[in-house]
Amino acid sequence: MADPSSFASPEQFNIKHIYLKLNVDFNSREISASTSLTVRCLQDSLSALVLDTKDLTIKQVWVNGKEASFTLGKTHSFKGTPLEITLPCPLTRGQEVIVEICSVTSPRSSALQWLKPEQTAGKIHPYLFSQCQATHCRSIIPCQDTPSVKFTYYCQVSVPKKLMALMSAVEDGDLLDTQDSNRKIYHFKQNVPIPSYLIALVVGALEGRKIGPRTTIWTEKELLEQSVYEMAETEKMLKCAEDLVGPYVWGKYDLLVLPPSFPYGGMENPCLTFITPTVLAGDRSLVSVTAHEISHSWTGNLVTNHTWEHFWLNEGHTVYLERRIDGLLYGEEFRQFKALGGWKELQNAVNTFGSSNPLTNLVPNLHEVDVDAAFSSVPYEKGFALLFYLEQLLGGPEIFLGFLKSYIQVFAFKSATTEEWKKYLYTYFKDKVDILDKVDWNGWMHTPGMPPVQPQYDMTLANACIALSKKWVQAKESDLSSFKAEDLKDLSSHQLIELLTLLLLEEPLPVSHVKRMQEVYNLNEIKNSEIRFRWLRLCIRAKWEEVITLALQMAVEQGRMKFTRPLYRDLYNFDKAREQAVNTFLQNRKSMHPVTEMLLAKDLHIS
Ligand SMILES: CCCCC/C=C\C[C@@H](O)/C=C/C=C/C=C\[C@@H](O)CCCC(=O)O
Ligand SMILES: [Zn+2]
Repeated sequence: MADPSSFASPEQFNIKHIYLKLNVDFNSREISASTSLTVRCLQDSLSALVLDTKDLTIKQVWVNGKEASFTLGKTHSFKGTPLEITLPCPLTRGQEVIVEICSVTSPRSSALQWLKPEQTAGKIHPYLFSQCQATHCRSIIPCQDTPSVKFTYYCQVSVPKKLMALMSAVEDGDLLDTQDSNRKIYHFKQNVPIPSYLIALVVGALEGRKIGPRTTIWTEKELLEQSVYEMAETEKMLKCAEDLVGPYVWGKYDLLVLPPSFPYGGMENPCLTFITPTVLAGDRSLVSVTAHEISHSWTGNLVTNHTWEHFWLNEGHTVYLERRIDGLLYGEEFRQFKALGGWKELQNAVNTFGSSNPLTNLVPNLHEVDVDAAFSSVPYEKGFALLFYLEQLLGGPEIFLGFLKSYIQVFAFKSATTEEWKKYLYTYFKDKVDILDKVDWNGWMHTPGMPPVQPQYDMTLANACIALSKKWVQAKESDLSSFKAEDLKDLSSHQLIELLTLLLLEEPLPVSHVKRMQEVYNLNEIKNSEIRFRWLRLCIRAKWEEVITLALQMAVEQGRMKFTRPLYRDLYNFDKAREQAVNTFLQNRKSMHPVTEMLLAKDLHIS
């Protein structure tokens, strides 16, 4: 089936290898690229190739060294512009050609954020990072920008010599640029076939520190010590993941801690996971994001969703593995507690989208849908809930892990659809078909809103959070004096996050309650981003005016969309804060990440 988010036609031909030469120019904010595609023809006669591009200037095209003519088709509002290359002579099935394309990106490329020195920690050098997932690789190079096509790549990147370049690949040496002594050229090779969304690039004043046998952590020197401390358990997590699902095939597992504008918690770029600095809590309490990205080395990067409609295969399985690692490191009760937290997160996402919104389907129809606008916790948490439910139905964690390990082995290096996943589930559990037939598959996969069945959860760690949240919800003004600092003394930071999550699912609290909460718990002082984010939302929804400045501050000083978008949305819905929120966005939009800027403009109903 075709990929509704791409113009490419992978049934006609596949890219098998990409040889890239990139030149990064911070003055013009452009990347000049020479892209050599090794293309294998899959049908008897092929006279033209169609590739995805977005905001690219195409300079020249050659096929097997001979100049070829090309045309750019009609530009789509978010899918970009198809590039059609006329082949000098028709190709036959099994034939391979090298297609070379010279192109230049736009300063507004949706895959790239160009940072001025003042937007970095060091304040001296500029910085560039990419985020290709889901459909932005096409705004860096022409390609088949669909996750059903996998290819190896080799790349050489020319950058200013004071800066360092890293990619989602293994380094293969670096040298001074012979054409320009002010520049260096870094070489990279990725020998494991990957989909286009896993191509990644970062250029900046980076320093590295080895923290494990296969892990170096990279960041600006100002963040290095803190990052080294926070990520110290990375090798332990890698070993847990290998015990669960088999060998790690990517060679190294490096980490990059980015500037605060990075739009996601993490991105599973192979060999070099990108991580937001908002996980640097100082107590290693938010490193489950690393467990998540590590898990993607199997589910997502080895077994890949065939199109973005099957994104839950990437994310649901990865959240499941992430929480199995949580269980191995911190105990089964903690895994159960995180699982229940995920159900609440799903409830929150369904409330935000609306329970009849088709984007809350586990497998949504993405025809003419901008995947960035469709993104939410649903594929993560509804996907996880389905797997957690099946684990309980089919005989427990060890039995279900057997399926997961086998599914990964059967589909490794391939891309899968939900139908193929389900067929394999039935094949693997051939002696439990009667149980599987009881599952309401249509309710779970093709119906909006909350799932038809809720799994069971061990409540040991959740009970304290539920009790305290109930007490706040039911408290009358006269009861407020009964709350005291000791209420929190036995709660972990995870339980405090859960307490705030539960309160956010209720009707807004009266402003008297949040003022009392600040008085006894002093939550304004807490820096932990997951706590701070929920606390500020709670206050804005309670219409506490004095918190508007703090909420705007968090919305601006970091750009992780999980935080920034709800904060701006809540401020917009608070009549006394709306104008300030809109003005703050308008002042900052030019220096924001392009996808964050686009989505916030929609959230704030600004063109
Ligand atoms: C089911 C329909 C939607 C499919 C959309 C696919 C990718 C969306 C595109 O925006 C890319 C998303 C990339 C996410 C990367 C990392 C996430 O795991 C982070 C989760 C949120 C956070 O923790 O900040
Ligand atoms: Zn993920």
